[in-house]
Amino acid sequence: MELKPVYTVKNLSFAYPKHSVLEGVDLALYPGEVVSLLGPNGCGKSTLIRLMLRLLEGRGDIRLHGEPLYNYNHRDIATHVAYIPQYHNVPFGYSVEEMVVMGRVSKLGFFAHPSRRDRDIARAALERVGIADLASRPFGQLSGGQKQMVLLARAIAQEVRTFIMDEPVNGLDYGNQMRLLRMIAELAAEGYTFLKTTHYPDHALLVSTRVVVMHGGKIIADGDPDAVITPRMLRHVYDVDAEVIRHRERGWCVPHFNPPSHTPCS
Ligand SMILES: Nc1ncnc2c1ncn2[C@@H]1O[C@H](COP(=O)(O)OP(=O)(O)OP(=O)(O)O)[C@@H](O)[C@H]1O
Repeated sequence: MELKPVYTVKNLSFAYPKHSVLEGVDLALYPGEVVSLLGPNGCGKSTLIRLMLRLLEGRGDIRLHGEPLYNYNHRDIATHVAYIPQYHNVPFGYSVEEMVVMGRVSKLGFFAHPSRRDRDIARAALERVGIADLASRPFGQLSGGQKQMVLLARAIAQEVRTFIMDEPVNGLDYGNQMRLLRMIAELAAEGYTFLKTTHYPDHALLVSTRVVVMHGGKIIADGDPDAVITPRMLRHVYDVDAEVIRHRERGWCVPHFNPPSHTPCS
């Protein structure tokens, strides 16, 4: 049986008033995939994600579960897709638990209050992410990394199968980076689908079924992580000389890094 894509993006272009950002972008996202979107600062990764969530409107065809995206309003999209943005500020003094309960909004009727079940689901999501102890803290007073983990819990509480994450490890300490990547791998093994941007080719090698590389507003590579993350690509896209070595059956990027030798002051 042919697997139907969650998303298809065809010939997508987008320009801000003064400059073009995306040109003729094609992308498909299939159930169970973990797709890492790599590319240098400003190449258009967040713009592509925002277009896929209808937070921006471009030219081209975007379909979610086969239906044109313009047939969905934001609430409909939230019944299928959880979005974890790069930065998140909330104007009011919501607690962490209230923030996570907000993940249930697309499941509630208009004007309905969260039920006991909604609160239980939110608490279970906080437990799963390992931050139940933060439940009563004001969200606005958390560190950047703690906020990121709360947004992950909120996405889990949303009970959808597709997650779109913009630089999810941004601001996370090393332990939380690994916990978050492990959680992505665990959820993917349960059949969840991920599209995530990242600045870390190593993370893309660690947790991805496919890697897509953007450069100059276009997709220049899309395929198996080991085939896409090569010294040639790292040089072309990031201007970095690096080897991709294999260790424990995985690829790791090792940059050529020769700092000037340090001469202590006499
Ligand atoms: N609101 C805006 N108005 C005008 N230009 C914008 C706006 N937002 C982003 N841009 C520009 O669009 C281009 C793409 O930005 P985008 O945020 O999509 O890049 P990115 O690949 O996600 O970058 P990063 O890795 O630094 O997060 C950049 O040149 C950026 O300066």
